[in-house]
Order: sequence, then structure tokens, then C-alpha cells
Amino acid sequence: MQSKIPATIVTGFLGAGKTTLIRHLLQNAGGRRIALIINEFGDLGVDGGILTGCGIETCTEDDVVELSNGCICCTVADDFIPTMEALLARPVPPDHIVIETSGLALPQPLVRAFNWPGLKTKVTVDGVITVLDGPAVAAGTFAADVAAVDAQRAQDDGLDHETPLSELYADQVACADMIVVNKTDLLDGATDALLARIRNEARDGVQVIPAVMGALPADVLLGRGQGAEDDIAARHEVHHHHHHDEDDDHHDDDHHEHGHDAFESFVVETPEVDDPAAFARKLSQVIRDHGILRLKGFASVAGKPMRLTVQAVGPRVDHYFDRPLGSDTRGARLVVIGQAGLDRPAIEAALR
Ligand SMILES: Nc1nc2c(ncn2[C@@H]2O[C@H](COP(=O)(O)OP(=O)(O)OP(=O)(O)O)[C@@H](O)[C@H]2O)c(=O)[nH]1
Repeated sequence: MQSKIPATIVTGFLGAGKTTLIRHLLQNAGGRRIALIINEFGDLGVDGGILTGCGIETCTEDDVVELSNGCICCTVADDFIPTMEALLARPVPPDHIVIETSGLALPQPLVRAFNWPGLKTKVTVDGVITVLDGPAVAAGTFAADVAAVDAQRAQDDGLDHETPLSELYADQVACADMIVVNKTDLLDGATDALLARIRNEARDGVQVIPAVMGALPADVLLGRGQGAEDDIAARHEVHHHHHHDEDDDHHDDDHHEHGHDAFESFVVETPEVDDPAAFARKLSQVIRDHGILRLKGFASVAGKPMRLTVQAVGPRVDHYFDRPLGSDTRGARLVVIGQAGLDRPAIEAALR
């Protein structure tokens, strides 16, 4: 029998550090030919731009496939499966496939897609890696007490989808074979308690590993041989319990209602940046004023030949020059992601 190509699913909430972890993995791939499938939220292709712009020799444009037609878990049949089939049909197929889901995707439907007849014989899910934003989880932002939430819902039908963040968190934790608790540099000694708490929430036997900038050896991340598609039932999906208006047995891949409509994203274009530090301060203020969850993109800076990458998770804004601008048009293009109801005109005005 021909051996199956292993695929690793990297999931985790917006801004947890998935792209950073994958970038480190590619830089330390130990000669493996890795193909990437990236599911962007918003059309700008920031994560693809960060990965192909990073000058990693083993990572050519060909090896990065971007899916930006929506959330990967809602478009598996239309988008993900054909993309996988095309990748597998290449004359030289990759040694390993890494799939980065959008920060709002549920991993379970994606794992289930590996049981598709056209894929099942050729690929297997080597493991589901869930990246958590350590400080955010420690602050209780995405840490659902699943039992309490369910109990509350049982009492009140009107609560459906009121807490999509905690649902996503719970689903991403429940599906994991390995949980990377990232950004422990920002945790101030509270790491051990947090790891213990997350171990408690995870399925039995799931590794919970602390990390800074997703820096974990390729041998830890890859080659787990989990075969996740064969034990999908063990990977409890919290959100299924809330569809009181649907048939309870309605578990197929193509249902769309898991709270994405609770989020929105749009792209804002602004003129060239004068002073990156001042720009970052302005972004941070706009993020606070409007409760933006995630903001990222690229900008040109007056008089500079390099591209400025801007990354904000909550009010913390990182910015750095990553590569020559080349033929990119000057100005800034930023993806703004938040819960539905963002005041887009006000945000656009404030950013310009
Ligand atoms: N301090 C600190 N910052 C980090 C760490 N890991 C990632 N970051 C920063 O967090 C921001 C988000 O990281 P990404 O890797 O883009 O996160 P992501 O999960 O891919 O984000 P989405 O694709 O938007 O869901 C970037 O500015 C990173 O530089 C870490 O361990 N410590």
C-alpha cells in the first residue's frame, strides 16, 4: 500500500500565533518539503504574504495555497477538498501538508473532510495543533467553562450564539492532539497554573506545551501519526448543542451556522505611513475605541524601501519591516476583524 501523506491542522483563535508558529516550522523544517494551505479571514492574504515574504528557501509561492473564499470549515467541499486533490496530484507531492485554519474556523469539519473518498486513501491527519494566546486565556477572554455554559444554555434557549468566542475556544481545545500555549513571555510567571488549567480542559493524553513565538522543533509538531479522521467522534463539538431550531442529528459538513455571522471583517486602505511608531499608537487607540479583535496588514513608509508589516491582537500592536516593497503600491492595506456591528465608517475615518 502506498503510504499516506501526513497533514497537520493548525488551529487557534485570531492572533494566537498560528502564522508565527508555521513560519518557525518552515525555517526549521529539516529538509521536509512542506506545502501550506492557508485559510485567510478577509481577502488581503496577509498570512500568505508574511510566509512567502519571509525569504525561507524551502517556501516558494507554489507551496503556499491561499483559500480566501470564506471559512474553511464552511467551504470544505467547494474549496478545501479540490485544493487538496490538486496538491496530491502534483508530479512531486509534498512530504507533509500544513493547513492553517482561519482564527474563526472550527477544526472538526475539516478533520471530517479527510474521510472523503478522494482523500482518505492518500492523506491522513497527522495531528491537530491548537495554538492558544496564553495571556488572553489567562485573562479569561476565551476560556469557557464548558459545563457552566452548557448548563446556562439548557436553562435559556435565547442564549444561542451569544458567546461565539467561548464556543470556538472550546471546540478548538476539544479537537486538539497538541495544545501550544503561546506568548508565555507575556505571562509573568503564571505559566504553570495556566498549563495545569488547560490540561484539565483538554482531552486525556493531549500534550499541553508552552511556547514563545511558536518556536517548537519540527519533530515535536510533525510526525505524530494521530490519524485524527478516525476518531472524530472523540472530538466533541460544543456548538452542535445550540442549534435548538435544527434537527439535533444534523451533523453534516455543510451546515454554516456556528457563529461566524457574529463576526465581520473589512479592508481599510490608507495613505503611506510617515512614522511607524506614531501609526502603531494610532492603531492601538482605534482598536481600543472600537473593540477590534484583530488588525493586520502591510504598509509603505515615506522614504523607506522596505514593507512594514503591522500586527495587532487586541490593543497590542507589533510592527516591523519584513522585506523590500518591490512593486507593491505605496500606502497601507489593513484587515480589520471584529464582532459584528463594527462602526466601519468611523474606523476608516480614524485610520486615515
Ligand atoms: N509577545 C509575543 N508575541 C507573539 C508571540 N507569538 C506571536 N506573537 C505576535 O502575535 C501577533 C499575531 O501572530 P500570528 O502568528 O499572526 O497569529 P495568527 O494566529 O496567525 O493570527 P490570525 O491568522 O489572524 O488568526 C504577531 O504580531 C506576532 O508577532 C509570542 O510568543 N509572544
